Amino acid sequence: MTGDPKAAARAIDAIRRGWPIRIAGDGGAICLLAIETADEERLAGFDAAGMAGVLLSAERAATLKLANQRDAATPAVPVLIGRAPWLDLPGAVALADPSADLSNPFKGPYQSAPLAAGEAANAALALARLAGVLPAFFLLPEGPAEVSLAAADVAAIEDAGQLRIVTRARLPIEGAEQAEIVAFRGPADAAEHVALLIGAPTGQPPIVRLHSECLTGDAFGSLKCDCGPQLDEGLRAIAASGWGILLYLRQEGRGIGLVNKLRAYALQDQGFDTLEANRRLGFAEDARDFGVAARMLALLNQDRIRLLTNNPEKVAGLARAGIEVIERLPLALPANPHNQAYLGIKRDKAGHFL
Ligand SMILES: Nc1nc2c(ncn2[C@@H]2O[C@H](COP(=O)(O)OP(=O)(O)OP(=O)(O)O)[C@@H](O)[C@H]2O)c(=O)[nH]1
Ligand SMILES: [Zn+2]
Repeated sequence: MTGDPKAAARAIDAIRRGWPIRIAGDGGAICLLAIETADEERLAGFDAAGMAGVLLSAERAATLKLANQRDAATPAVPVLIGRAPWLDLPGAVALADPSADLSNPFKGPYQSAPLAAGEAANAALALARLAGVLPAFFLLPEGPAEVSLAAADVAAIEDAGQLRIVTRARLPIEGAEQAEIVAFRGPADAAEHVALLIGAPTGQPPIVRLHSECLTGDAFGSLKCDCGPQLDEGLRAIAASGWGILLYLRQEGRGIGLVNKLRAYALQDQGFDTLEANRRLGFAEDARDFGVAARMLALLNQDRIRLLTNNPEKVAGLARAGIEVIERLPLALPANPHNQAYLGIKRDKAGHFL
């Protein structure tokens, strides 16, 4: 990988602070200011002439019914809305943030502008996801920038091959006193994934559970999802088998971050389902990369496993990354009135075995 993950880390920091960045890639370079962290002063500093367009993800553009302005042959590309006099900061926030979609009649008609710098635009949207902000930017072909980077730098920060084991320690837990915790870190990615090794290797493929972080379910006992009970049951099943591994992946909200997941919850309060909510925010329905989990297993010298999951994408994602899942074990728990619809959507729309 030729990219510099540190440049991407600086760009993520800049996005969180509301500083402009410049990204170069195939098709050219663009300068960007994240809409979520912009204010009037930052916008004036970025775009004194009022020329910036608004960059949106393909998912957000589809939500805003901008599909007719997109190239039908390549629908999954970002959309650039050309600058119009009424497209001020509040107007841009309304494009970026779906929370008021139902009460905000769209002003339009939006004029989509040609976007040659497709690679840089995709890199910008990936950075927004990594920064945990809404994937929408003011965009100028040339402008001020605190951080300059290349699209390849973003690929480098997401490169699971960079992950290393940094430390390990004994960690007796309830139900499994013989357990060890192993921490992993990449060169620039702040996410610290951990593995819990339970029991003693038997020479047989371990039972493995990939658990994506869910603060609300794991720590607060949220009834909206099944994460907390799945975490408990996963640990119990591994301990009962005598030997296995729980990977705790810092991929909160299926990879969109805590704040964006809570925004998705607010949209669910308006009646959208869990997958629609992600798309309205401008993200994929599931933004996780299970290559991270595959890399962790490889570092633990496990390339044949028995996987506890109902999610066919976890099996496929591990297989693509070279881990052989010799058996899938179901992990279904009783529904409650608050997560019944959520589980139904996972089964009917996301194809989970439930
Ligand atoms: N964006 C979003 N994320 C959610 C929502 N509900 C739960 N999550 C997240 O979804 C992830 C659930 O992960 P898992 O339990 O590993 O996975 P799963 O895809 O359901 O698959 P299995 O449990 O293995 O069958 C966690 O990161 C949660 O934070 C939601 O409504 N929106
Ligand atoms: Zn959850």
